[in-house]
Amino acid sequence: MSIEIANVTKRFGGFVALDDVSVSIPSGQLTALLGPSGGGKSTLLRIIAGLEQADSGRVTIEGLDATNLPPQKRNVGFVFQHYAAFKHLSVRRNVAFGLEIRKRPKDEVRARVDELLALVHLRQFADRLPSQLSGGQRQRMALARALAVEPTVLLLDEPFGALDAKVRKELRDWLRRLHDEVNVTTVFVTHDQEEALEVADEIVVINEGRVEQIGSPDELYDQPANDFVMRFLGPVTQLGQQLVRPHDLQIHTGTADPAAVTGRITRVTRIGFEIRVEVTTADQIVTVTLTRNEFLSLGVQTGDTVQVQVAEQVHIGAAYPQTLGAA
Ligand SMILES: Nc1ncnc2c1ncn2[C@@H]1O[C@H](COP(=O)(O)OP(=O)(O)OP(=O)(O)O)[C@@H](O)[C@H]1O
Repeated sequence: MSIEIANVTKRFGGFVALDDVSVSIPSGQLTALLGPSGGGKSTLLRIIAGLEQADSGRVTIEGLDATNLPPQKRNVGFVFQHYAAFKHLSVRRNVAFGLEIRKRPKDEVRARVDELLALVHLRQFADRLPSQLSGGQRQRMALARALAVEPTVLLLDEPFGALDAKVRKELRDWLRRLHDEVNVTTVFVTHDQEEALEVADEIVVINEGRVEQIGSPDELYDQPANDFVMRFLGPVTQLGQQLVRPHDLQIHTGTADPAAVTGRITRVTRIGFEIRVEVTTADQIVTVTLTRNEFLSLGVQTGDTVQVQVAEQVHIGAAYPQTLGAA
């Protein structure tokens, strides 16, 4: 294990931001800290970085007890959402900064910076000022700068949070590829479940200062530990007492069978490749998502009576009180 967080508690005044959190983060992997706003993700990342001190508990980085070490002794690289670059220094000098203050030989600095600029695809912008870069390019520069000093651990706090959706998506793919090339243990904070599912090897779900579940994207999606994780990781709907994913439901027009619930199609919405079908049963509105072909082959339309049931072999959440419109 690369980072061991053991029984960490952090209070701000009377508010408990982290409540006895224990997490083991494996070496060489990309781990996401995922959860809703205010859940404690950034606080945990800042405690790993040494920017914040835990009230109790321990932090070990690569076998070294880092609990009381200042940030500069932890050998971590850090990138924030709004990266503060040196405005008057070129991209090259910004990336070189950490190496220069460590008084590394000039040739070595130049070679290393060239290598890093190539890695983050910014070679042609080496002599620009940070203000002459796009937001996405600036975050890539920030990553190159954090990587320059060869940290044992790279910590990223919503690194693409301030960028528009398209650039965010590009950078997410790019981060995954970069990580596969350099393999440095990386922990990144995100509140975006899609980002975590797409990029991370492992996800730590944090809510209200506690760890809800730790696992691979598949484990979390297919075997959520509780309803919170199930709801947070993707769309859900209720069928009777069951909490299910809309794409795990099937519709048919045959005779009623005991496993199915009868309802009437009250709305059909096309969302890109998918068709979202809203079925109103005696006491609920159930959402079913189908592919366009599945929907067309059913030959149904709004107003038709259909049967809804759970497809075989899917995870089902715990019982919930039935409420009309809880879809
Ligand atoms: N320096 C501070 N002083 C007082 N309260 C703080 C401080 N830092 C964080 N908090 C509180 O601790 C809680 C956890 O904050 P944290 O930033 O860790 O959440 P988060 O999960 O990263 O949320 P977000 O996604 O919004 O950044 C929040 O309720 C926040 O208001």
